[in-house]
Amino acid sequence: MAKRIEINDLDIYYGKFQAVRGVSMTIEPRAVTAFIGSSGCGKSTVLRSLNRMHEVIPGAYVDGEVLLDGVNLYGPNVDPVRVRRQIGMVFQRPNPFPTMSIKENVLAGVRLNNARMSKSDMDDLAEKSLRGANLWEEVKDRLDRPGSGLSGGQQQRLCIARAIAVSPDVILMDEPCSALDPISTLAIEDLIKQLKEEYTVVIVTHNMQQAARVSDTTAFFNLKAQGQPGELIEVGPTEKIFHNPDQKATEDYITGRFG
Ligand SMILES: Nc1ncnc2c1ncn2[C@@H]1O[C@H](COP(=O)(O)OP(=O)(O)OP(=O)(O)O)[C@@H](O)[C@H]1O
Repeated sequence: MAKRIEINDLDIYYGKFQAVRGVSMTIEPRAVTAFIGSSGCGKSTVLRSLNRMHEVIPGAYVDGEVLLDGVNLYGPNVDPVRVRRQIGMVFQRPNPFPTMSIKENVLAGVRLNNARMSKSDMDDLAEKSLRGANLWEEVKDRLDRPGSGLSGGQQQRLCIARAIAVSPDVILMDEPCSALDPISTLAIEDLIKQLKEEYTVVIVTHNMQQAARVSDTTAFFNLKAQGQPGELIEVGPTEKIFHNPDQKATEDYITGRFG
């Protein structure tokens, strides 16, 4: 079930180093939000703070709020493991578990959470998740073969199937196409557009055409100066950010004058 994320005055640190300052924005459900901006401005850092993955790095912490349908994910008594289950992540490089079969890969997260599911329910869930990731037709005859035997683009869709198998509220994607060829990239972009019918989707991308193609909302991050923390400069409908942004820095970035 898609949920709304509200970020309130978020500061993000790696030990003493402040990587991101003062981010506030709302991420709407059943929509794709793209994070764009030059290298090092904190896009991935903000993304990882949305499912509490940031803090797995020793010394890393955040200050501020991230609300999921009104519940502060950084509140007391919130279990970060549960948060990561509700808010799934797909990474830059497809990372299927190499020794597991295609089916086992899809069900890996579900098995951790729900060991008592029957075999037929597991099979049904594997099929539904693979269909949801537009991969079923390509793998239905080899579900017991290793996931690592698939092409890069298929592996990335397998990782998306694994992410949706646990019925998350949000799917975070950190440059999910950067290791893929153009055809596989288009397949993932089509999938992203489908996923937003059911989920809240956030994608970090360096590819501005991709942000323009797949996202409803775009958030532009930037560094005011080298060594300064990254900041959210402007967020709005993708159409507006790309054609009529309010900030000069956004326009300069979009038109390729820097970054
Ligand atoms: N594990 C880490 N430890 C210390 N500093 C880090 C770590 N990861 C990132 N940083 C720093 O935090 C800042 C933001 O990095 P981040 O990777 O979030 O930027 P980004 O906008 O996603 O960059 P890119 O587009 O190059 O992936 C950078 O100054 C980076 O060097």
